[in-house]
Amino acid sequence: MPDAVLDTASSFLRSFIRPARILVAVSGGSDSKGLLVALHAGLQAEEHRGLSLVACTVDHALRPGSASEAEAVAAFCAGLGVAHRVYRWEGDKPRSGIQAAARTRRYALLCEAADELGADCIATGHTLDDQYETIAMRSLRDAEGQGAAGMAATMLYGRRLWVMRPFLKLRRGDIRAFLEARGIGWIDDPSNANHEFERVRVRTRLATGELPALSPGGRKRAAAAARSAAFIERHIRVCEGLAAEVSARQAGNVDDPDWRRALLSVAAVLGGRDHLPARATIERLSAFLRSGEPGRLTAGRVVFDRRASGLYLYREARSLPALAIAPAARGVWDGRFAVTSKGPALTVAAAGASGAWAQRLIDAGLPAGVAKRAALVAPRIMPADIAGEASAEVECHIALFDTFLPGFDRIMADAIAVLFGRDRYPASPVRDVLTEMVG
Ligand SMILES: Nc1ncnc2c1ncn2[C@@H]1O[C@H](COP(=O)(O)OP(=O)(O)OP(=O)(O)O)[C@@H](O)[C@H]1O
Repeated sequence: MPDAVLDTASSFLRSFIRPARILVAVSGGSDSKGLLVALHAGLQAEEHRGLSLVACTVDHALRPGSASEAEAVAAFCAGLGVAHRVYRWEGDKPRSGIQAAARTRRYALLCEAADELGADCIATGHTLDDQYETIAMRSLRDAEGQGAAGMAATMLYGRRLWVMRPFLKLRRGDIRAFLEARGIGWIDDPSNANHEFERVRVRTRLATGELPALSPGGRKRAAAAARSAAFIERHIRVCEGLAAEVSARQAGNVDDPDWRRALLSVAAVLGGRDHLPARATIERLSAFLRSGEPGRLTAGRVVFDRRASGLYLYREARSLPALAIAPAARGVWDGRFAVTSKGPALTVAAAGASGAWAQRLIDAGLPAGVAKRAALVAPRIMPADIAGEASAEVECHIALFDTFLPGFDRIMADAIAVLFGRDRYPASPVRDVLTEMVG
């Protein structure tokens, strides 16, 4: 009898377009254990040249027993002959937002494990059940372009490691049946029954109620992102990573969702934000842009400055932080600029009224009034020690995509990277919806 779990694992392995060592993120729960077992079986059953597996368990150290559970996964991996590491979340844990903090830390630790084990990509055990929960949770929020959208099958983490979710179309029940048929057990995380967590409440509701409609597939979303990318290339110019310029005619075209997403994405990057504004803010902004009236409106930390000559976007000159950077270290200032010290310790703050920055922006062709305002939010890099000399490498940071980039947004993310003077993002190691679109 064909087995959906094994078939899914095998077609995932066949989708690789280059050799890879895959780090399987195994919590010890049914989904990730099923993924490990199925990928291992797939590699045994068929030759997949250049592919191999390693595994990692993150011990969040949030409850007693987590260390021994991680050790149980280690023993299971040893039985399969798969190299495995346990990475422990050391130090103080936040009191609120623990799940989000655990997720952030987990990805950072998985990335470290991938480096240590020489892995090129990560595979996680997310299932269709997780997808339903994510869609239900996101539809409660009201963010543009993300509302009803689910998780992507692939995601680039930290600009360099692709995270893949091969089981995203499988139901958890099928994976459990697959493990049960092989006499393999799994760990049930007690926090999965803790109703203080939104995901748990949503899961309980979905178990008895109606499932949410699945969002458009990756292909549709990639096509929309490609249309947004074309808009960006044609209509948006960014100067010094500080200000964007759009022709007056294009500016009012906010009823086109692909253009709106393009404009909002570029605005998010200029504002140092990793998300688009909420729907109410977008509606306010759309009304302003549609009116065609000159004037200024601030949305999501960004000033939309509409003049007869065009629409200009730049970060508002409020709540600008100061950042200390240790010798030879790297830091991200205001979510907008990555600064690496090439020598002594540094301090980064806003330039304030800086004639030099304003002149650079005027030379780039911006109106003097816009240049003066945008220069206020440029970075000023100073040595922490007055006597020292600042030596630094500065690069634009793209908060919207530099930590998590959904696979289907890559074409748009690349267009934005180019606008901000950066290299394109690396392509995924598997054949995906973009392979035929961008090669
Ligand atoms: N402690 C862990 N150690 C290793 N991998 C883990 C751990 N916890 C979760 N994972 C990986 O992440 C997958 C999804 O787990 P879970 O649904 O708990 O995470 P999530 O926080 O909802 O995921 P996401 O990172 O997409 O938000 C698991 O199938 C597994 O591959």
